[in-house]
Amino acid sequence: MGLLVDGQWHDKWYDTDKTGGKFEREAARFRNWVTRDGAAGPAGLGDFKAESGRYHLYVSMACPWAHRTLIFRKLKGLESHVAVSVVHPHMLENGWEFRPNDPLHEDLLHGFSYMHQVYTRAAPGYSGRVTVPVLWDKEKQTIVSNESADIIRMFNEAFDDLDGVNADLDLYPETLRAEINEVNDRVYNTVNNGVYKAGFATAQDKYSEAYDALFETLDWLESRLSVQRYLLGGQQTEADWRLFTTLIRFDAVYFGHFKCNRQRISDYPVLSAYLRDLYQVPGVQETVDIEQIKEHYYVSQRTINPTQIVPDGPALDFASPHRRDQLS
Ligand SMILES: N[C@@H](CCC(=O)N[C@@H](CS)C(=O)NCC(=O)O)C(=O)O
Repeated sequence: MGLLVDGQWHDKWYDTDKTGGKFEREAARFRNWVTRDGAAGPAGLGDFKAESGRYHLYVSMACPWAHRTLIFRKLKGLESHVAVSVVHPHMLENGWEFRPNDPLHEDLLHGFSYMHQVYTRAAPGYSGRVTVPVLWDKEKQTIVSNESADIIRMFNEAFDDLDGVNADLDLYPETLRAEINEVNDRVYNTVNNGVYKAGFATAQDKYSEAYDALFETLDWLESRLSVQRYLLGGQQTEADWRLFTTLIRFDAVYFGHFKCNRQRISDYPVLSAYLRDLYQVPGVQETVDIEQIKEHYYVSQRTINPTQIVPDGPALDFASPHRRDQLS
């Protein structure tokens, strides 16, 4: 775990001293957008046109933010257009790493050993954290974006003109945008990032604040989803997939490792059925790797788990019937 300072790698854990023990996530730095015609998107530079084979995605199977991008790539049918390299689940002194002789964890594009080399290839004097996901442009030899929230929106529409892409699926429909953003906001602050705020807090009160806000939102979601199949009603949207990647990790990791232990997702009848419903969407299961998820958190985060022992449990069942199709 570390970061780049003027292009040099430094091994350093998150600094919570300046914030009284509170974990604050750093904002992503590369914020350009791939668009259908190469016109500039909502931020950054233009000239990133959606083209088959031009972009490469770097992910970790463990990371909930990267997981969103893998789900969108799958659901939108982008697999033949955007290739993927997967980092090794252990993120230690050198940050995210590749294992050159391990076909599942190789840098298929550059052959690098470390993810930080991808960042310095794009920006030699880069300072900041080296995070996944990263969307790389082979033509311009740079990072388009390292912000998952933006990458999923690009995947949702920019590639729609290419062969075999599922252009009919719109997970961010115009008419629902305001409400999606509102739900995302709460879910991001108290659930997606909320579990990290609890897990990475170094002061009791900061942990408890995050814990209370997290379970208040989970209770709210349990009630909201008891009368409708998805967060926005009868239609699946990006809000569901953004929530999904945290829920799927919850019982295996966040409950114990991050001390989010008032109850498990499997103790919530509605949320657990909702989670199974999403998990059973064709293609999604292939994006979920519980073993890599557990390996990553329990081995990499040594300030929380110094023994690096990975728990054998819990038993998880995402395949049993969900009966959510009876809802609107
Ligand atoms: N805003 C980013 C956050 C990504 C992020 O924090 N990824 C984590 C992995 S789960 C990471 O790479 N952390 C490395 C670090 O913070 O040094 C996004 O959503 O894309």
